[in-house]
Amino acid sequence: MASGQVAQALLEEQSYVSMLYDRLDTVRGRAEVALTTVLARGGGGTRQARIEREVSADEHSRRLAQLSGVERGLCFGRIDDSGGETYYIGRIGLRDDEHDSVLIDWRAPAARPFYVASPSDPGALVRRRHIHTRGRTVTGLDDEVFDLDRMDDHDRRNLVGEAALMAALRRGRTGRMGDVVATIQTEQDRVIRSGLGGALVVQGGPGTGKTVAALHRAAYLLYAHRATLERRGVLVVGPNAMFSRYISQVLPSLGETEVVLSSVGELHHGVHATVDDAPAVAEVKGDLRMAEVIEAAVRDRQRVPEGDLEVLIDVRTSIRGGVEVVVERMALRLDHDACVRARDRARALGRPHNMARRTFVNKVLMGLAVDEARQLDRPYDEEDLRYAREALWGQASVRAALEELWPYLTPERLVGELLSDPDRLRAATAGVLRDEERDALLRPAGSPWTIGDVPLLDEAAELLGEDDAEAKARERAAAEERDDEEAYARGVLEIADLTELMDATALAARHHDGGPAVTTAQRALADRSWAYGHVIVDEAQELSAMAWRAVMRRIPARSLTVVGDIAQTGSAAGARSWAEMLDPYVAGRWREERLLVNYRTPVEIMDVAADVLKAVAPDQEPPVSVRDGEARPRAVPYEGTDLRALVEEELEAIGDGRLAVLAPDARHSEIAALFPQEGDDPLEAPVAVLTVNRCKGLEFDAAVVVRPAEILAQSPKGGQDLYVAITRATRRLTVLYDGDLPSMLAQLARDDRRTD
Ligand SMILES: Nc1ncnc2c1ncn2[C@@H]1O[C@H](COP(=O)(O)OP(=O)(O)OP(=O)(O)O)[C@@H](O)[C@H]1O
Repeated sequence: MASGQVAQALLEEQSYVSMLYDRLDTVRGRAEVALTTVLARGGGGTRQARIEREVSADEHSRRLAQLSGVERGLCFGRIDDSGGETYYIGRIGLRDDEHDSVLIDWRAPAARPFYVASPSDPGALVRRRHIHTRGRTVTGLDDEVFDLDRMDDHDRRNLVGEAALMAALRRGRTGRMGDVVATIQTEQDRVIRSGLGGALVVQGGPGTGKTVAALHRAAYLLYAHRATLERRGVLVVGPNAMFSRYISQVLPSLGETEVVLSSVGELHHGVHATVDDAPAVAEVKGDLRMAEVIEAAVRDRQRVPEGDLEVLIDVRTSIRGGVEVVVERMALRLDHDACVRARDRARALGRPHNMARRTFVNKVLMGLAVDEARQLDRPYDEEDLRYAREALWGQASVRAALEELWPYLTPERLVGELLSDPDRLRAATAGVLRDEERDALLRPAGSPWTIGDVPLLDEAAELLGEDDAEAKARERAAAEERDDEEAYARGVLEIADLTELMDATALAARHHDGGPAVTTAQRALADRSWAYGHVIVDEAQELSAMAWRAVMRRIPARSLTVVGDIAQTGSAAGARSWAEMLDPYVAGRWREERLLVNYRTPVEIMDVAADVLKAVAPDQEPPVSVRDGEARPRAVPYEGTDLRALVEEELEAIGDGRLAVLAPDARHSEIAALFPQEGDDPLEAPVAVLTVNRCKGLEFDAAVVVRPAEILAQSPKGGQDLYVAITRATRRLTVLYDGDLPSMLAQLARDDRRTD
């Protein structure tokens, strides 16, 4: 296309895109004014007036948040069909003052042809155009023509080549994942728009866009099933907190702010575990047998004395000189069999430990009260005993004895004491774990929580429950009030014809809790028993069987998307196959999509990675790369190389981009010390020094992989770790090796760049 024609086409699109931004400004301005007006009305008025105000304030703020997130790349595509219709595709839908659509939301059915049309199956499309913008300026166009004959002369002259994807792929890395809404590929589109129900597994090699597809799927599901999902929320579980930060901007840029991002280490409320266990420990903690261990640990805290129970109580006290003095003590006794019966009755209830505790405590107190009455030769009836029981409960010695036999336990206390007490550990693991497995679990009291502990805490929370008599009564009263609020809110919404916009439960909860801070996401995070509408698990191969139990508890409807690559499993407790992890929950009911094209790693690097894959997981197919690299990946001997100088050179070669030094676990701190950075977020630094475990799911323009032989040797999954490490770079890969270069890396260009 001649340059004059390009200029003409750009001009035409610029005028349309400028109109869209004007429209965005108008809508945004209106939402701002509306919000300010609502807020200016203040907090008084009738209940109905307050609720109506809440509804509109909520709607305007949500709309504003959405409108603010879509500024960059508002419109990115256009399709022309054989009927002569043209549609513009963007991050959100916009209408003009006549209510005609001027921009179609990328998730709307009308936008679908933009993603699925292909030369062999163009549907009704004659052309697909990608529109590139910087700020509000149209900087480039990129056309694919499906039916030249059906295009008019004007359009035929204005064609531009198919380079949208390549242009998107060439952008330098920023430290945060960007969205790919303009260039979603057909196989990814299938994943994104797959139905909400059931379990979908997305298996694909490194760089095949699993993460981006999963995040776009979250945005799509919220758009297409808003009524179902907004109330229950969508949870995205990633491998660690850094990964959550890495992907955190994608959903807001797609117009979604209501998704909960978490990692396995944060699934138990109040704990933020970031440390991994050593592989041998992780393997034991992740094994399903740990569910039995935790159960046994709970039972082990439901004891009876060896012989009879004996407690010394104070029977008479007097005040002498202002101090309470015990003048007489008495020994109460409950025989062993009665203790056993009390325990068995409490256990037989089948209720969580802390709830069943009330039954045990009551039975024992009753036995002791009877003994007390008998010893004092007092007659007793129901009423007397009730008082006596209460009096006994007030005695420190009685409480201590009961605490010893059936303590109130938090998950943190149960698991913390289990893992740091050899006797408890021996008792709970007997007949379940081998001796060496048990010994691997033992650690000093007060050790920091590890990621592998979190599913154990969750398991414990399930078995312990909370002694909720008081909390329950409060909750019942609150629930009644909430029902009332909800019925009222529903009424208000119906009258105001706003049911489409807002869910009555959410409104009532917000109203009830006294402020607009309570979003679905916030409520869900604070509530362990929250049932999400949909859960997306990324890097899902890393989850242990125990972690799957914790995740599945949060998704009773089993509507989930599982995204990962079995060939990249690095955790000793991770998945060897999807069936192994999923069949216990959704046997025969999960469907699988495969992504086969690698958009990240250039062909030259992927060739090397393919050799590693062949050596460590010969049954797995490497993905096919779509991009060519700018430099052949190379191997440099460590000895005699100045790592800092090498990193400087690489940084210069990539210009604005980012670089990662990927080190064996044992070398991480030593190497990180060479590259001091401001702040503690490696994603913010131009050079990120990471262990392989922490670089999962991330990508960089250049990667320097240090001591591959050590990475290979550091765990039973060392081969998978090396595969992950060398597939992080989008442009340049350097491997710094010690001794002999591992044979699976033989394709690397040898670069003996001695600096001495
Ligand atoms: N359709 C697309 N258009 C443009 N870029 C894309 C597309 N699909 C994927 N990418 C880019 O490819 C890179 C890899 O994507 P992503 O991180 O989602 O892959 P992944 O399969 O999750 O990789 P890994 O298994 O290594 O974590 C990202 O930079 C992403 O933006």
